[in-house]
Amino acid sequence: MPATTSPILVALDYHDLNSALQFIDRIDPSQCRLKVGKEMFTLFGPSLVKTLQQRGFEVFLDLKFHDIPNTTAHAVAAAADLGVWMVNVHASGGARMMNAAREALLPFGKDAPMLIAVTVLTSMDEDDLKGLGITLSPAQQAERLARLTRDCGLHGVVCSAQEAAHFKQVIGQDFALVTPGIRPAGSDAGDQRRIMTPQQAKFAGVDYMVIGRPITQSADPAATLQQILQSLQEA
Ligand SMILES: O=c1ccn([C@@H]2O[C@H](COP(=O)(O)O)[C@@H](O)[C@H]2O)c(=O)[nH]1
Repeated sequence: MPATTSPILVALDYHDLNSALQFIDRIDPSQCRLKVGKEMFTLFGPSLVKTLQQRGFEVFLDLKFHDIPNTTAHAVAAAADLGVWMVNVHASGGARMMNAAREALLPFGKDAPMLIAVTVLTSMDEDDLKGLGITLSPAQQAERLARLTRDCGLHGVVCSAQEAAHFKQVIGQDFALVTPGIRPAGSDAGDQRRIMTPQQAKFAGVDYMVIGRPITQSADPAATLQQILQSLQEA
């Protein structure tokens, strides 16, 4: 049984452990899963993941591995040893790297985490891609990488909710779409460029919406999470 059917993955991007724990003390594992990213994992390591799991939360370890196939495969297996629910790599690491990551999870059988790949970061727009010498639009480049990810047998991709409806049609209904860049109406976009509201993301068919600062930097993070959940039920 999954710990929750909630589509919300809260990006637990806190600099100090107490603020993170104060927040999770006020929420329930039925309300969301938790995403541990580069900031908190670098600060607090695997023990943070264990703490969250002991409190009943499923954890998405968002370290976006991007390295040679051998190193990436071992890193993904180490994440699986931690018992995380989801782990990710960068699709731009290529097919050999993604295949090595997938194969590294085979020994874990039904206990393996979901393995997904980042397409084009939601903070990037057309100009950012041009600076890298990529002349496709973010949506076109994300589609190209999503198709490659599917062909490598991964479970899904990180993309923008703006791309979700099209990807569900052309890549497959069962291919999981995990979408950061979610901004409730009126909240600050910050460094995100390809954004949607939670309700728009739901209508677009996303499977999991990643929400960080709109929750964690609100005056009352637990209440904000509850309001977003309520707005999704009413949508
Ligand atoms: O394309 C991507 C991939 C990952 N992220 C991560 O999601 C959260 C978003 O946080 P917000 O505060 O809601 O912007 C953050 O941890 C990123 O590292 C992403 O934004 N885009």
